Amino acid sequence: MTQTMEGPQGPIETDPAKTEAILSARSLTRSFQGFKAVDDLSLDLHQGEILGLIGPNGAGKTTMFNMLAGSLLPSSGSILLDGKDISREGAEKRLRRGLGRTFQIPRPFPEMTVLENVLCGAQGQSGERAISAFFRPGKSRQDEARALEKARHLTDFLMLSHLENEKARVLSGGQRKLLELARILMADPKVILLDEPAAGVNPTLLQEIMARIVTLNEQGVSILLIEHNMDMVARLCSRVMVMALGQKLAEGAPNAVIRDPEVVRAYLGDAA
Ligand SMILES: Nc1ncnc2c1ncn2[C@@H]1O[C@H](COP(=O)(O)OP(=O)(O)OP(=O)(O)O)[C@@H](O)[C@H]1O
Repeated sequence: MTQTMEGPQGPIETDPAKTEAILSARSLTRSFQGFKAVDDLSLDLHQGEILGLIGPNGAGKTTMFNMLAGSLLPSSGSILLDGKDISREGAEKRLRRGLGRTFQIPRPFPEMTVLENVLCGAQGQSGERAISAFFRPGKSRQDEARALEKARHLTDFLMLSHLENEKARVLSGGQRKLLELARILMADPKVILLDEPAAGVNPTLLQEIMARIVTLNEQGVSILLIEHNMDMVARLCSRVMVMALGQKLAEGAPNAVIRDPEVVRAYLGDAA
């Protein structure tokens, strides 16, 4: 499973003009007590693309993710998944439709094992009792066996097999990110919103995480990536959108965008 990011594997080439948008935000705005954290922002994530969403601290990236994933209602605007308006649906329903999301700081169920945490993704339940509900009488043994097999496959794919019977509380920050991704993959998402997968992760594990992201993308998963690690963004993304003060500041190929004087100014602030 191990893949290197060097050589021919580089960023996946997609031509956005040739692919349909699988996830679209139309004029999304979210205000907090009159302050617009996201201000009339539109974006299209194309089928098969890894799109980077970057910007300085406080730009509104997380607020954007929260709205796209369904944990925060927009003040105005709409969200389309595969052309269907999902703006008013909750996060669980969106996950069942194929829209998964990871968090900057993952919070697995600490007293459940790694494998049990992954299995929770099979039914999109929350709470530590989810696992007992999973093995409920109405559920066929075949379904259980299939889910277990899939959970084991994903734990293996995400390098957590040796920890599958450990409580999630013993995992490192990077391993928690992998666990969260495994849990989401149980729902077979077609779109994943990845929130800072590199933050707090050691360089070796980071290479492994990037390789897994590439593999998922090659398997057809479209990815919207929030990331401050520009090297990672440049290697994974064919296109990036830069946000500042809740609005779109720039959009284009990573290497061009990060040299854009306006983008540099937004990152450096008053020091520019
Ligand atoms: N629940 C909230 N109530 C009030 N203000 C909020 C709330 N959530 C976010 N904000 C404000 O909205 C702005 C955008 O925040 P957001 O977390 O979306 O930015 P970000 O780009 O994700 O930043 P970072 O890179 O630091 O995670 C910030 O000024 C933040 O203080």
